[in-house]
Formats: sequence, structure tokens, C-alpha cells
Amino acid sequence: MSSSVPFSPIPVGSDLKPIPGDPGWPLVGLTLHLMRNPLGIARERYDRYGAASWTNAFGLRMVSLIGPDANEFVLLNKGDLFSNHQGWDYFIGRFFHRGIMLLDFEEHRWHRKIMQQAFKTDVLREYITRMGPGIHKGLDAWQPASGFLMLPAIKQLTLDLATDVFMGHSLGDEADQVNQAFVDTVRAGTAILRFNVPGGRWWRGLRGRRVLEAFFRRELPAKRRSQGHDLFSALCRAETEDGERFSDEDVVNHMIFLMMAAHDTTTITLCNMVYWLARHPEWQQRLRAESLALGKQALEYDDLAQLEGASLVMKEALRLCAPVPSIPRKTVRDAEFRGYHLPAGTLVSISPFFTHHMHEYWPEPERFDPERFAPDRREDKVHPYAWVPFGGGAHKCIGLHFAELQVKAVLHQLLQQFEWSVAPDYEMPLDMTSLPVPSDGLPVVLKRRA
Ligand code: HEM
Repeated sequence: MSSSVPFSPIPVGSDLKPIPGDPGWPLVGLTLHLMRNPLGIARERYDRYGAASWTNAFGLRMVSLIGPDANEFVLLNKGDLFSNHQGWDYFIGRFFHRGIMLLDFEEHRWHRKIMQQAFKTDVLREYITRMGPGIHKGLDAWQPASGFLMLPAIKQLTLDLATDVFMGHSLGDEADQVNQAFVDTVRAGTAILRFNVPGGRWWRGLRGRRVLEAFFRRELPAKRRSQGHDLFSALCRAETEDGERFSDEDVVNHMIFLMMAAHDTTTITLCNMVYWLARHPEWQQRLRAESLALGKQALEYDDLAQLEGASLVMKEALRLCAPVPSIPRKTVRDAEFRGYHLPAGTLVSISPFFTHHMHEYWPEPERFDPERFAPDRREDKVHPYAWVPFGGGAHKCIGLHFAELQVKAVLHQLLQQFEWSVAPDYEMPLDMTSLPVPSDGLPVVLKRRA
């Protein structure tokens, strides 16, 4: 293990401390370690250096700020110290430029105010109604088997739902091309080799982005005129009380970003819920009973609150596996965290994933225990930023209620149609190369209920 090296000189006359850390291995830094064992590495460094440390990884030098206080400091961003754009740009800027998460400060607030109109309760009601038949059709096509791969099946289902709910119609002949462009664009954003080699991931991502832009631009005039209840139409119509609206360019950029933001995160959440429900049949039965008690095939908006068990399981699944495991930012001016000096221009990351596994805040953090979120326990109340799967502050996930309704709507029908299990010793392996997905596709024994 290399010895600690100060991150930067501290300003003359200041009593701040330099951030401790080390560069990791020559050339690659800690990239491979972080991909293989992110929790173990984060724990080792937290124990060694504390809540702030630096290293090299993914071709960058970055500072990790760890724990709920760090999450609060970075996400609340008092004094506009951190830029979202400069934090995310390196990772996904080429493919998702001008997406709302990549905007900052006043400009971000302006866009967010308009986008909020497309996520109001009455609009969400329409989305969930739209989803019902699509979920039914998707699940009907599943062929139960021992070794049924949940990840690709759920991914396809959420992609089909997204194209329907986001765009308002099925894509017909173009479906394959648009879906492929979308998948390529998302994949490229998390590529490790970031070069434009023809046929490579990066190249396919740029090509995908062009296809999506052309597609949304072509559809836009009709959507501007439409009274449809899909997200695309809602963004075209969205208008604040002061009459502010998105330009055509904004709508295209936001649509491409929203598809990405919604798709993998929801897929990961559903996979984790399915996994834990397979390992804990008593919870699977409880949630099934809850769904059957509603006495309806498809979920409606007003049913959401009644699915208490599903809420607990969703929260616990999001704790055990935060779909966005770390969140980057860059300081736009000098800042201070716990007496450490953070110079302007520093790439900073916080880790919802690690925070959710810190034994300092969560009793038995590796145990699946949804009741920890029950009203009489509320272990998440240990700190307002201990449970942060949706981030926080000005950029807090705008789609969190949408995610809840989509996840619950799918689960509701899944529980009614199927039972599933895994071998008692099965543990789902996670591929952490980009967002955390089951590296084996999550094979389960799937049976259709009589
Ligand atoms: C369980 C599912 C989801 C999780 C865990 C999740 C997580 C997150 C996180 C952590 C952020 C904050 C990123 C940051 O601060 O830099 C975020 C932002 C965002 N999410 Fe989600 N998300 C989910 C589902 C969705 C869905 C379904 C949509 C859209 C329908 C969506 C749209 C967005 C948007 C637009 C932002 C950027 C907001 C802004 O910058 O103002 N998300 N999400």
C-alpha cells in the first residue's frame, strides 16, 4: 500500500488541511479495484483516510467524500460550490449533452421549473394507466423456465414501456432501429475505452445519438400539436405560470436524457427486488397477498399507497443496491469540507452505494430487512442523507415518483402471474463496470401461477 500524499497545496495563511490519499497503481490507479470490489475498497480507504481522500481512477484524479455529511454537503450545494455539468460531462456529456442533469445553477432551475409540469400528479396518473396493458402484454410473452434470465426480460419490458409511455405510440417499423440507437447511446456513456474507433462502443454511441436526435426532431411538430398523455407531448406543452416553455432543441435533448435516466435505474431496481423476493419467499408471499387483495389486474395511481410491503421492499432494495452508485461533481470555487481544502476545479464524487452499507449508520447493513423502514423503526432517519438513492438538493431525481409507480405497477402484475425462486445458496453477482447489474443475468426458476 502506498503512503499518503497531500492532494494539493493549501492556501497561504490558511489552517485547512490537504486531502490525504494516494494514486493507486501506476497508470490505472484504482480503476480495476473499484470495478471488482467497490465496497471493499471504499471501506479500506474510509478506515485509512476518513471521510475525504483522493486517488486516480478511470483516467482521472478524483476526491471521494464519504458518508451522509458528505452527501448533504455536496448535494445541497449551499453557495453553488459544485457544478453538475463539469462533474458528469466527462462520463456522459458526449451522448447526453444539455440533459437537465448536466445543467447548472440558474439555467438548471429554469429548465427544472418547466420540466416539473410533466411530472405532476395528474400527469403521473395518466402514465400509470397507460402502463397497465403494456405490462400485461410484456409478461404474457414470458416463457417460464428454470434458469429464466430476469435481467434481459425486465430490461426489454421497461424499454417497451418507456417507448410507449414516453412517446405515446409504439414505434412500428422503426422500433428496432430506435431501440438499438437508444441502447448504444446508453452503453457508450459508460464505456471505459473512450475513443471513436469505427464499430466500437463510443462510435456506436455517437451514431445512436444522431439517430435519436433525427427521430425526435421529425416527430416534434406533430407532438407540439398533440393533446397526448405521453411524456414527449407533456414536455412540448409544459409551460410555467410565467409562460416559459422549452425550445425544440430543449425537448429533443431532454427526451434523450430522460429515456436514459429512467431505463437502467428502474431495471436495476426491479432486478434487485425480484432477487430479494426470491431469496425471501415469506416477503414474496406477503407482497403477492397485498397485490391480490386489491382485486385488480393493473395498478392504478390511488392503489400505490396501499402497497405497504412493496414500498418497504423497494426502499430496502434501493438501499442494498443504489442504481446510481456514485455521483460526480466539480468544484467551481475553493471549498472546505471538515477542515479539508478542496481547490476549485476538483472532481469530487460521493457514494450512495457505500453510504447505504456503512455499519456506522445501518444496523447489520448486509442483511435484507425491509422492516427497517417501517414507521416504528425508520432506521433511515439516522441522518437525512443516509438513504440517498435518488440524490438530493436541486438535482434530486425528478422521476422518483414515476419510478415508484412503474416499479410497483410491474411488480403488481408479476406477483399475480408468476412465482419465482433461486437456489438457497445463490448470491447475485454484480457487474459494477458502469451501473450495477447482475453479471449472470439473474437466473431464476420461474413458474406461471395457476
Ligand atoms: C429507481 C429509479 C431511479 C433512481 C435510483 C434514480 C436516481 C437518480 C439520481 C441519484 C439522480 C441525481 C443525480 C445527480 O444529482 O447528479 C437522478 C436524477 C434524475 N433522474 Fe432519476 N432515478 C431513477 C428513475 C428515474 C426516472 C424513472 C426518471 C424519469 C422518468 C428519472 C429522471 C431523472 C432526471 C431528469 C434527473 C435529473 C434531475 C435534475 O438534474 O434536476 N429518474 N436520478
